[in-house]
Amino acid sequence: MATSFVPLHQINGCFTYPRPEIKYNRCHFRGRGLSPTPCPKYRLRPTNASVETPPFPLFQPPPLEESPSQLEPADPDFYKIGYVRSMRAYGIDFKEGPDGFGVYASKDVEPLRRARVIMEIPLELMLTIRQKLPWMFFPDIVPLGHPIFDIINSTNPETDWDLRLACLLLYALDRDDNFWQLYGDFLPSADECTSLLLATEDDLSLLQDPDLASTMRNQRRRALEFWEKNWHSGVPLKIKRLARDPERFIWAVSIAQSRCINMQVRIGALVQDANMLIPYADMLNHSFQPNCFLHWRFKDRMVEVMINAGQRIKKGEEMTIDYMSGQQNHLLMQRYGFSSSVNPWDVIPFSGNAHIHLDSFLSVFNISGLPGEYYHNSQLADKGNNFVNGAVIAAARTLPTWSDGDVPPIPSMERKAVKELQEECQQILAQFPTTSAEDQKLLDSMPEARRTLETAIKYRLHRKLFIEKVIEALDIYQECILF
Ligand SMILES: C[S@@+](CC[C@H](N)C(=O)[O-])C[C@H]1O[C@@H](n2cnc3c(N)ncnc32)[C@H](O)[C@@H]1O
Repeated sequence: MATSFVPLHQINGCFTYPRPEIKYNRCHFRGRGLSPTPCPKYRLRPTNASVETPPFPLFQPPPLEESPSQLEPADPDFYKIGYVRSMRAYGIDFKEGPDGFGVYASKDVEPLRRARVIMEIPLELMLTIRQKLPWMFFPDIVPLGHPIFDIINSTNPETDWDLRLACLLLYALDRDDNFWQLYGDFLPSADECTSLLLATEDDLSLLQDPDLASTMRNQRRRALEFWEKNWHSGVPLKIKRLARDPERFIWAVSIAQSRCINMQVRIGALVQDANMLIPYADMLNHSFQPNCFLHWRFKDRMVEVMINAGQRIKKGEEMTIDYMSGQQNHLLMQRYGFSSSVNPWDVIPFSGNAHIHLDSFLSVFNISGLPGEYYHNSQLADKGNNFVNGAVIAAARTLPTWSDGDVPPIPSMERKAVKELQEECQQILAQFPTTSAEDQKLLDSMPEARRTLETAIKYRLHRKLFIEKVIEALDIYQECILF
């Protein structure tokens, strides 16, 4: 992330699209959309307090008035919802770096007790489809009788979420008055997208993972078959032009897969599991130690991107979320087209009988907690040691271990187990046709490589770097346990 960035928008404050035209004819009726548990202080405004223009500064509650008619003022949110139907961003910049667009802090963030909002994206800017029947999407942009409705309707809401979202996206991109026609300019093109759905057969063979390659071939075939079934020569032009060739449809599925957020949203009394394309929030890159998260603010029907409570962020640092907690690299590759050498959830399929002592291994690296929430205490790390990273956390999870009450480890037994485990790691490494050094050299030799080719080589490199790190961690463990 250290290379020079090309700033896209300088958003500090408010960027709006589309700017809603709000008319304030009446403000004192009580209708749907008010808070289900009205605040006793603010409910209905006095009937004689007619308001033609916004009565109060933005986000400030109306002053409490003595009400001669015993009526209470409406909840201030009633006014607020009229103002907030636009995207807002606070204290962030969107910039382009080596992993495409990302979101960066435009000023220092001091740790706060409560999570802090950095983006607000209202429902009407998103493309969403419900996961269960009776399915529906929002905003309701498809006119009655449009054939894309029947195509979407022919899919399985629970399993075909990506095909469904791809159809909706293609339709939105085609609609003149739709926000996504503008936003589409900022989405990665087929050349920029890292999704393996767009990979060539050569790219897939470079993964050095036949299972992942075969999964991606099947996924691509599924998308192609769907396109062939629904974009046959007899379809009306309004369908045909959405994806004139299969590559366009596969690009749309890649966008849907790599940018969709699954969220439970509540709208009124209805709670639904939705697949959502959320503009602007979909520019957040992934981290295994994210500083932000997404939150559905049901009262305003918007998604908030929030900084974790207690998080300190320096100006220029990247804001990130966790896309898929607890997933190995091959799953991140399947859906998003990237991997990491420090994925704390990666696994090595050890098959021998060797085990090391769990508590000793954890204490050597100052790791505490339960496996699902291992935490590395870097304050305790000696000699300014930066050795522990996500890969060592993954090692603690994936190495075969034993623990038996207070029974202490016997150093000679531990040393034997370490040797066996390291040998098994070496055997796994030897099965790859190239070494990590060769992979790195190959990457360095082609700085202009296609994204999917680069992604494939990085994946196999990350796998090897992880296994090498485990071997190193076992070395350090062995040295420490002998004293
Ligand atoms: C939701 S988008 C994030 C915005 C994206 N960077 C862009 O340019 O539009 C997800 C895509 O970003 C990239 N990405 C996100 N997090 C990443 C990471 N930690 N490392 C590498 N690539 C990442 C991958 O290409 C992924 O498919």
